[in-house]
Amino acid sequence: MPDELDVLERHPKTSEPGELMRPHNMTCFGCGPESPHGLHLEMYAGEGFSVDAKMPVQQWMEGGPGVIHGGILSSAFDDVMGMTPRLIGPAAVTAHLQVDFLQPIPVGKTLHLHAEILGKQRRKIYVEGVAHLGDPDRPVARANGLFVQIDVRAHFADHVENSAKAAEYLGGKPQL
Ligand SMILES: CCCCCCCCCCCC(=O)SCCNC(=O)CCNC(=O)[C@H](O)C(C)(C)COP(=O)(O)OP(=O)(O)OC[C@H]1O[C@@H](n2cnc3c(N)ncnc32)[C@H](O)[C@@H]1OP(=O)(O)O
Repeated sequence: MPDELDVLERHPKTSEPGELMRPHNMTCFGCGPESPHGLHLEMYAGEGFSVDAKMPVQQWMEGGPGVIHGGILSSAFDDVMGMTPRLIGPAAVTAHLQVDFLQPIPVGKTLHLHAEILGKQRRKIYVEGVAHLGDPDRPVARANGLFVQIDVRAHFADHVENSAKAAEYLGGKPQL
């Protein structure tokens, strides 16, 4: 992370601590309630510049016998960490994501995910993630990511027609 950072301020219209946050997109793999095969993460704004979510580790998420697949864990981090930019302003997309897998994560447990903005420089937002199984002092995974703020309309302009929600987006509702 660079030394010279911008001052962080919560966006006046962002969710209050404890409040459920709006999904990225209704069919987002991570948080979209209408995603047919998604994680269906419900994210809550935390104190400061943080976001929390809980994810029951289900059978279909299995990688090695009885434990979570690393890609599912990475997706969960990506999505929860990718929600933190909403606390300070425009949406951001993942430019870089690094995950440390510290312990096997068993099917049947509930994974607690916490993401927090460490700093921002221009459009770059540096975010860390940590996951545990109920005891915050015993993390089972950690992540670090760089998220870059975008102009949502311009960024998705060439792709929005492929969205499951294309008709709504192209009809101007919801606003991209
Ligand atoms: C309806 C609501 C929807 C809401 C939409 C939100 C959905 C979020 C979903 C969860 C998160 C995801 O999965 S997002 C999906 C996965 N991610 C993506 O598809 C992103 C694909 N990549 C890109 O589109 C692009 O590379 C961008 C936007 C990340 C950056 O391109 P750009 O806009 O041209 O900007 P660029 O000048 O290159 O970079 C800006 C600054 O970031 C730095 N930078 C860029 N990439 C990197 C990198 N990998 N590692 C280090 N640094 C980097 C640059 O050096 C520069 O620093 P400096 O010069 O300022 O120092």
